[in-house]
Amino acid sequence: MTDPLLEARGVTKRFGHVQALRGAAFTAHPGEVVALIGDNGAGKSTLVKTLSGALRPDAGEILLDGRPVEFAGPVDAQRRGIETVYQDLALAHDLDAAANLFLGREVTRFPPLHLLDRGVMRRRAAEAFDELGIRLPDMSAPVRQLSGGQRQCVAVARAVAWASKVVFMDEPTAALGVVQRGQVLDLIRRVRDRGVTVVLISHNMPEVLAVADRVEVLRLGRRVARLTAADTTVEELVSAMTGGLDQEDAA
Ligand SMILES: Nc1ncnc2c1ncn2[C@@H]1O[C@H](COP(=O)(O)OP(=O)(O)OP(=O)(O)O)[C@@H](O)[C@H]1O
Repeated sequence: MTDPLLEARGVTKRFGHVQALRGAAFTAHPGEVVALIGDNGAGKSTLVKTLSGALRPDAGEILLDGRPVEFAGPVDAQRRGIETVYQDLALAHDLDAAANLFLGREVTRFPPLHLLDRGVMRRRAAEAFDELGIRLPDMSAPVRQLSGGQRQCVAVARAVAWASKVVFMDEPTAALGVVQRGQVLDLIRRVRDRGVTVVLISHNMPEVLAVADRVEVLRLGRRVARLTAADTTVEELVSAMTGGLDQEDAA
């Protein structure tokens, strides 16, 4: 297997009396879909936040390309090629898909005046959506007029457009119907096929096995199992999450 792209080693994080992470480990390799699973409160979101610069670990190490890094914040992590698609999407609902793709990173025509170059943004957005096989009914409609699945695709496209290394997706299909869910899973595979690593947090075990190459399991703030999706069943995943399987080498 290739060298890890992004790694957490012995990460601890406490919120008041709650020890959210207790020496957690995590490994993502280049160009794979790796699912991060665990019961409610296992520490998945907290771990993802430490790996994407939103939270600073109390102790432990984050390594990017084999070298220890300390992210100053999410923007610092983004600069290093790490993007996150949040559960609440964080889209601007009154803006169209192209404007959302460039939200906070607008292309200006004449930098001193900060005139937005909508033409360039529209063209680049259309290319980005095309490349990912995303078809929207109306590119100039505010995203509030899109379906939940289409909005999710815009959020994923935005992360992928800027991520050179890793995209974290926290429950990207949670609010979606069956067809839309399938579209987002296809999109995740296409992102992986472009060489970008996808880290998927999901409570949907069949979905995890359908789309992930590997699965890492967190329980009570530490990694308890690392599994190859093709050799694993839903029962084994549930067993690992609930304490029935604890691989000694997972730490
Ligand atoms: N900002 C915070 N302040 C206080 N406690 C927190 C905070 N964030 C997380 N926690 C606690 O840390 C623990 C781990 O939470 P986390 O959200 O990382 O788990 P999770 O595995 O993502 O859970 P879920 O699947 O329910 O989203 C929980 O007990 C949670 O209540």
